[in-house]
Amino acid sequence: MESKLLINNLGSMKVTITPAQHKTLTHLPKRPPVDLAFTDLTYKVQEGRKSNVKTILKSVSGRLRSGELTAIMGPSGAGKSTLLNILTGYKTSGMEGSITVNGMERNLSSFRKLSCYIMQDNQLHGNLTVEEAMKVATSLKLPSATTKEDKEEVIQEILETLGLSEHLKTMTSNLSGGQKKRLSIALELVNNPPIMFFDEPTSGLDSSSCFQCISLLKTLARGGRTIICTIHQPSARLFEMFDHLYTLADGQCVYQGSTGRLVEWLGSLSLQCPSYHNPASFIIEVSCGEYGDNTSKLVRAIDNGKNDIRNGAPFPKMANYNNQKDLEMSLKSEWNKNDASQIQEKFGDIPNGANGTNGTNGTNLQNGLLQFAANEISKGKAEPLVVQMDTEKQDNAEVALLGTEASPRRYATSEGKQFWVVLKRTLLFSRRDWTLMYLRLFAHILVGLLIGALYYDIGNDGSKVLSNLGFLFFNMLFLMYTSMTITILSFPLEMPVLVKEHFNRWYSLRSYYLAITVSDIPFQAIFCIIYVVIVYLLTSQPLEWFRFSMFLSSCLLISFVAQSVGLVVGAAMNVQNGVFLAPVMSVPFLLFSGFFVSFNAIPVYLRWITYISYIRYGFEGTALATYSFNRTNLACHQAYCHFKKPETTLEELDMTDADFTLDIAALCLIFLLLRISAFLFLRWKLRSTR
Ligand SMILES: Nc1ncnc2c1ncn2[C@@H]1O[C@H](COP(=O)(O)OP(=O)(O)OP(=O)(O)O)[C@@H](O)[C@H]1O
Repeated sequence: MESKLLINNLGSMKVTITPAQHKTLTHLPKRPPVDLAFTDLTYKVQEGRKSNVKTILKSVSGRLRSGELTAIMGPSGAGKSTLLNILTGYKTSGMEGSITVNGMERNLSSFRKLSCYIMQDNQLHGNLTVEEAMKVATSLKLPSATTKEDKEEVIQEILETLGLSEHLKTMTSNLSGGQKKRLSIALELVNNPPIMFFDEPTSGLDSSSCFQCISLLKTLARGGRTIICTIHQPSARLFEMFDHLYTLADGQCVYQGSTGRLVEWLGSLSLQCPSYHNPASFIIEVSCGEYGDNTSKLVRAIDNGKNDIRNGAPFPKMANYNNQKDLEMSLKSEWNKNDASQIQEKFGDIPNGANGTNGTNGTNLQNGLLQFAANEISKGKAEPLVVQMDTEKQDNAEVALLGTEASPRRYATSEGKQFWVVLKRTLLFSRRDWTLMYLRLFAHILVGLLIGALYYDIGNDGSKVLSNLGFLFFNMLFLMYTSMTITILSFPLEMPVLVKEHFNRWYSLRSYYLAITVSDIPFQAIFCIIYVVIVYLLTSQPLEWFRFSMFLSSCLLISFVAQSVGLVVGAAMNVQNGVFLAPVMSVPFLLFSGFFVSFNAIPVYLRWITYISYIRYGFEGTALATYSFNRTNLACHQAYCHFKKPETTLEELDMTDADFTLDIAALCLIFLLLRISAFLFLRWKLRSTR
């Protein structure tokens, strides 16, 4: 730590040494400290057939404290990510055991407001600058009442603390790996969550960036937060920076306690860490069985996480348990004692009557103690030992209450505000995304000109009606594929960011979905209008406003419906499957569009497909706009033109009784149904990824 020398020359020379302060985040909302404990946590998954159940976490316990930087370590496949996913609340099904927050049973909804989960791959939008990303985070994560100036102060302070203030205008995609990691942390730090979970924060970073990253986490922990991260195998230098270590091997806890006491503890179990050997590597090697099968011995010694090796405290006694039942009984009583001492430590002396000796389970005991502590504080009896502790006590009691009361608001801002912020962000992406914007625009203009040249001036030619019908059908095909494929390709890429931001309570799925649904409609509409104007004029379709508007509205609706199909497919499956399945699934709709086979020629048992074929409604709409509504006879430059009369064309297509309004209504209905289905698929996908 740096030291500042202040030399006072008044009177005799006096030297005052003032330690330089840790960088503190003074503008962040104040949050209470939160301790997290889990007891007998078991996690099972079903593999293949129903009867095949795999137990990934085997009745592990542990306690993660505020103000400490905790590392969850273990060999590959030990269950680190699984444990982290359960503690964050990311995974909830298949779990047994209890998780408590400041001694109270965890209420997941409240807990998620107090915590954030920074996943391994920095899920960031590459098309935003650091400043823009931070502005979005503050707009969504800070209450709407926060002034613009306060939000800017928060951004400035966080970026300065995290060493990103020089990169305000840098695009996220251009940041280095370490800077991306820091930006991920900065985004979540905006609302100052008291618990922060990190999955492999150092993965992909060089040693210097790893050091910076862990130093940063340590600074966050020193600010009173509970910082928990999984880490593979840190260097000895990094390892020393952690306060608390939780080690897993084969789904069981083999060590829980201070990093500084690991070697000593292992030594007491006849596992001597060789001199100059990295203790982190040693515990991993021991867990992997490189020094014999020691896992069960270690699990027993640490009581599968119920013992905690703390600095300055004696090692827990190792008992020779004869059978599993004795072991369980012993673990239970030790654990309850631990809880009592923990809360006593925080809330002062507790008389015998309240220490839960009559309590039958840990939660009742904890509730009793906590209630007692809160009462004592409110009565003013429980005087704090140190003034600073007082706030901590009250804060902790407040958090405990959060656990039991239904939270009035899930998100910091209203859904309207969330919609607006996400919409603005999506519009910004679209503006910057070359593929999404300029390539699409270019494609619509180019194909429009090509089609215009191919079918040039055929619209009023009685001898080229069949070609004109081909042109009408091609319009449907082109508009369908362009709007569908772009969504299938772009939407799944959004998923990881959506998962992260939605999980960390930035916005509701409803606001997000509405925003992305609305955001692309103007662009799609503009591209479609440009295309239709080009082809309509070049192919000499009837120059009447009402026909043009009918033609355009059918084309617009087709592209919106196809875009919705893209959303459904993009929400339901990955890009590979979507790119194959969506065009394949469209084939029946194209076949039954009325262009290849007229309605009366279709076998009765297959006619239902025409009713769900949106291409049919679009094709029929454009055909009616072109040939219906008393259109005058077409020009004929040959001896005989069979389709000179527009009615003949409509008769040929079985469209004499067709109703344009019905076509538009059907397209609107399909559009609505698809948009609702896409939302439901998206919700299902978000749930199933967890
Ligand atoms: N859904 C699942 N179905 C079957 N097995 C699973 C499932 N999820 C996790 N596992 C298994 O559980 C074990 C623990 O997985 P987990 O990802 O938690 O390990 P880890 O310690 O994080 O490993 P690594 O360090 O390699 O990332 C692994 O053996 C993994 O194969």
